[in-house]
Amino acid sequence: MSFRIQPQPVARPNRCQLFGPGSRPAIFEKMAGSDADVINLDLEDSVAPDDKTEARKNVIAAIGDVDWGSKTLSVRINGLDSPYWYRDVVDLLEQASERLDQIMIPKVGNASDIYAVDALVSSIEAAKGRGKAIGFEVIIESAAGIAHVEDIAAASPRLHAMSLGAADFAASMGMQTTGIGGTQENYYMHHEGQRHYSDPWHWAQAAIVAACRTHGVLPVDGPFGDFSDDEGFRAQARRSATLGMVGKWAIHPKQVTLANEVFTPSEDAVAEAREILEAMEKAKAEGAGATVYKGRLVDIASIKQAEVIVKQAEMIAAS
Ligand SMILES: CC(=O)SCCNC(=O)CCNC(=O)[C@H](O)C(C)(C)COP(=O)(O)OP(=O)(O)OC[C@H]1O[C@@H](n2cnc3c(N)ncnc32)[C@H](O)[C@@H]1OP(=O)(O)O
Ligand SMILES: O=CC(=O)O
Ligand SMILES: [Mg+2]
Repeated sequence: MSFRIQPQPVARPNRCQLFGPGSRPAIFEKMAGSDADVINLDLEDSVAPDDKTEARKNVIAAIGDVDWGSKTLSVRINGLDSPYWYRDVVDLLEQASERLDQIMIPKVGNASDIYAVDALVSSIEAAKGRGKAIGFEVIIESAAGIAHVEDIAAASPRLHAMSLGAADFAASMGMQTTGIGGTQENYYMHHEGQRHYSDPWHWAQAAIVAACRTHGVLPVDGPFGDFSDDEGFRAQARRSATLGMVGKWAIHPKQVTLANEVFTPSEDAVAEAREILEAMEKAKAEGAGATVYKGRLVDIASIKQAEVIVKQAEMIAAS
């Protein structure tokens, strides 16, 4: 038990984050026209070293020039282990329009990484008189990141979202795979001649969700590399949603619809949640803390579970 009230994350739809390389400005309008809730213009790993400067210029121009509608607009800067990140932050904060909502910090290893970026951003915001405080999102994609995940989640009031980056995470952990997320061929139990596949991402996702929920940050599932495998994407996304994550990245436009479908509570789920709330209202009026709904126990905890689904649906409908 704790007397602390669990803080609420920022109330915004975050079902799908669509990525695109900053070095490919021809797709920016297409990204803006997509159904993704969040747009991530990338300066990091989808941009070749020789293209970093040009990509930064493209992104800064597009932030002001493209109509991003009501989407959350985020730019993934380069990692703190690179020679590019400080220039990304300085140029974005000095030159980009106030339409920019957020910067994404990749490969965070500890809370000091966030502190360093926060110090730089805070100084530039004050110097330039920027009216809107930039939010942060981070990627947990290293052994150090997952080891320090709770400190990272608590590192700054700017922090709105945290993603699991399966590709770099696998590399950092020394995992024997080149697949980005999803089922891993060799991660199975063997029983009576059958393979039963397990989920190697589960423990990291659960750690991220717990850290995020403790500190009022949105937990997000990262990329699923095989964009020809819709069912694989759906299965990964459904597991993430079941664990408490609010959305997933799309690394190809065809994944946007899939993510939106999974992370929008279905009409049936919302109807059932509302019925549970009604059943509990009736039980409370009769002085009971528990009752039976469709042959199963519902009690005061069920109210909170049902409210998660109803609030998600209402927030999405209102956006
Ligand atoms: C591990 C990580 O760090 S993941 C995050 C970083 N990675 C990224 O940002 C990669 C993002 N994705 C991409 O760059 C591209 O989608 C690729 C390289 C995977 C595939 O690109 P393409 O070969 O052009 O894909 P494809 O031919 O299927 O594109 C179909 C249409 O979608 C458009 N499109 C492709 N990618 C995107 C995108 N990310 N956003 C919006 N539209 C896109 C194409 O321009 C094309 O449009 P058209 O029909 O009008 O011609
Ligand atoms: O940046 C994302 C990843 O999977 O790595
Ligand atoms: Mg990565």
